[in-house]
Amino acid sequence: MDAVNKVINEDLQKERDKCKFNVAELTAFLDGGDKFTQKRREKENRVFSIQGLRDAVPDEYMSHKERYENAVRKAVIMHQTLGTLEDKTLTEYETARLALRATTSSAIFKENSPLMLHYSMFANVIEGQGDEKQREYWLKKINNMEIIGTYAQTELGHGTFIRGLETTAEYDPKTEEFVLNSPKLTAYKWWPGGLAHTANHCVVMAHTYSQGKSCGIQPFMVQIRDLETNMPMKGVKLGEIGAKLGFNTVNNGFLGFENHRIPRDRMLMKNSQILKDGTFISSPNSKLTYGTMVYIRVSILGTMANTLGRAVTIATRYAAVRRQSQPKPNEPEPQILDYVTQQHKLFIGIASSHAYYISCFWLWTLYHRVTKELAVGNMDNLAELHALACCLKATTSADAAVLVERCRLACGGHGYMLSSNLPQIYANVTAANTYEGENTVMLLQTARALVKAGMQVAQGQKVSPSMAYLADQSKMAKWDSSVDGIVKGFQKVAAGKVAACLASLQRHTNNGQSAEDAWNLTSVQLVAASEAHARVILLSVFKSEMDVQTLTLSGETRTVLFQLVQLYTIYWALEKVGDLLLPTTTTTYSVSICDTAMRCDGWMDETSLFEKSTIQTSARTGIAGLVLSGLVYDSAVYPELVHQSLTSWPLQ
Ligand SMILES: CCCCCCCC/C=C\CCCCCCCCCCCC(=O)SCCNC(=O)CCNC(=O)[C@H](O)C(C)(C)COP(=O)(O)OP(=O)(O)OC[C@H]1O[C@@H](n2cnc3c(N)ncnc32)[C@H](O)[C@@H]1OP(=O)(O)O
Ligand SMILES: Cc1cc2nc3c(=O)[nH]c(=O)nc-3n(C[C@H](O)[C@H](O)[C@H](O)COP(=O)(O)OP(=O)(O)OC[C@H]3O[C@@H](n4cnc5c(N)ncnc54)[C@H](O)[C@@H]3O)c2cc1C
Repeated sequence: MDAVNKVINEDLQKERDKCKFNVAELTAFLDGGDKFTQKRREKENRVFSIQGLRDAVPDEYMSHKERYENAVRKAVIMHQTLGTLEDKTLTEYETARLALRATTSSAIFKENSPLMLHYSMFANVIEGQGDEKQREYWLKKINNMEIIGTYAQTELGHGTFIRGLETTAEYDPKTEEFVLNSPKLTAYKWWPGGLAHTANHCVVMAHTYSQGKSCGIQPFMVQIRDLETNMPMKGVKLGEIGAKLGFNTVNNGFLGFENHRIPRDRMLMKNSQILKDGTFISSPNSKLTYGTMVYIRVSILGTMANTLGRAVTIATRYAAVRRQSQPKPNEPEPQILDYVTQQHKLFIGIASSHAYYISCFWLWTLYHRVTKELAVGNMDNLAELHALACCLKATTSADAAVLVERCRLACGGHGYMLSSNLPQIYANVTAANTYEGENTVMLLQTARALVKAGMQVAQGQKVSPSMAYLADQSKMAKWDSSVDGIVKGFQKVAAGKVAACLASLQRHTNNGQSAEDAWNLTSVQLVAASEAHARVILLSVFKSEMDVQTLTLSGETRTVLFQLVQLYTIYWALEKVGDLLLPTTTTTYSVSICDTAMRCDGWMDETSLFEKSTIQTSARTGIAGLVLSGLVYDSAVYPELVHQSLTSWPLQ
């Protein structure tokens, strides 16, 4: 086996030899510096050299129970190994970045670790929601694995709607305890990773009552299993929820309570408190309880970068070694990588993975700034962080799922084999469309902020920096196919969609609908506006961060990184060409669209991308030709792709 591994496929080697940039330099750039590449490699080499972490039998040939036990066995080895490699000299940012870039866990667990929630949400919720004493007490135990935990929020009846949670925690001042109950089946916690058999503690989000009054949803540290026997504690009912598309080694479980009592100090009291006598002291902002979700939503951008990066690496390598068909007689079958359609499928995956890394690091920086501000009672930027985290989590996970599936298809029949690992990678990414805030719901959260900002702009008020473009009333005199020009075009599209939403909300309320019904009737447009805003952020952050961060890199590496920026931007311009053209088309065309699904009447006049004179004097195909020819001639990166889109363009 080792001898086979050492022989590198000739075609693959040929492709590697063609590389025009310094791979080590690009790697260090993504890792955050040479020092970190070295640390990452050290970690990976150590983990991958452990024989016990290799599966004797492929996962898919094991029973469900065997798979779980195998995952627990490996999780223990991983913990012991990684514990010895921990570097206490690193900052929190550096540690997080290293954790994100290291591929150890995804290489060892095809369907993730049963300790996934312990490391991610459980540890973070204590950090973010516990008071000083609680943090000191619990974090030590968590880091030493004296306890194993998870995050239990979702219930059978409610996942998205947290305020609808039915698990109750009622304070009893006589015993200074909380009494936990699941009043009905729909109140059972449902989904938490590791809950089925692995965790012995969890943070439970419960509707809290004291002195007969509701104190909202609060987090509680609850011991659910005996540390010696691993049997459920008195008044605790536990089990596994069953087989899933993926995540089968994550051990997702259910949890119900029947008069289960916990001491008062098990309520995590950083933000809200219940005093011994039952007096409730409310958090300065009820949304602080949701802080852990914001943290994970930020991390998901990085997870998508990693996961998509793995899929597109597998598929691109395969495309280099796979030969198929014979377009030219008497010549060998070409590598499928040479087919432009294959490049079209794969290269956008490479560009997107880089765009997500860069956006994750950018958002992470904002997250830390806002966390520091919150620590001193400044909530000014919380809403902006939340709005960004929601739409970026949703858009990157949705795109990553499409692109991973494309990688799978790009490998033909072999991509359908579990041995390609692409089906499992797909199952992992598509899960992120649902967990940590279902994507449509997340986009609607950002839409709330966009609608508010739109109204503020209309009243001449200042809005948050990421939405400031909504206030820019200038028109684009002509199409500008530079990256900055396309970003500007996307800003106009997003602003147009927000304006259309405002008009629609207004129209529905004028027609006598309630605000809630008007929102629901406008929600397809609201989701579209939110996605458009996410595109503005992803495109502009990718470009502006690259402008700054690549200054010290060699010319070759900068060139290839900017080709990715250009490809990413042009790809999305072509994907959304309808949106970019919509304001430029004739009134007849826009009306026919508006009258059907989009109902965006009213926005042509107000938010046209081009000057009015251009619209009036340009025929529909003339404008289309102008835009597309701009892309054709200015796109050095991907002329074939643009040419293809041109030839299949329906408006010609
Ligand atoms: C270099 C750095 C890299 C970083 C990497 C770190 C390294 C780590 C490496 C790897 C980590 C891997 C991580 C991946 C592992 C992931 C595993 C996770 C498994 C899944 C776990 C789960 O799914 S847990 C359950 C998650 N559940 C949800 O997300 C539920 C979603 N629902 C909600 O959030 C809410 O119910 C809602 C937002 C949809 C609605 O809330 P509510 O009804 O209360 O609010 P309103 O709609 O009435 O809004 C009121 C008001 O509040 C605002 N708001 C809502 N939420 C927030 C918030 N979180 N923060 C701030 N503000 C919020 C809302 O917008 C409204 O504002 P208005 O001003 O009134 O409009
Ligand atoms: C792999 C995986 C791991 C998970 N791990 C955990 C965990 O460790 N801990 C935990 O607590 N939870 C966990 N979850 C649960 C997860 O957080 C929820 O599934 C998620 O929040 C969505 O909630 P739901 O399943 O109730 O979907 P629902 O909210 O019922 O959504 C169903 C549909 O209704 C739509 N919808 C719902 N509300 C609205 C609305 N207001 N407006 C418009 N449309 C709406 C949605 O868009 C969606 O199409 C996990 C889930 C998965 C898939």
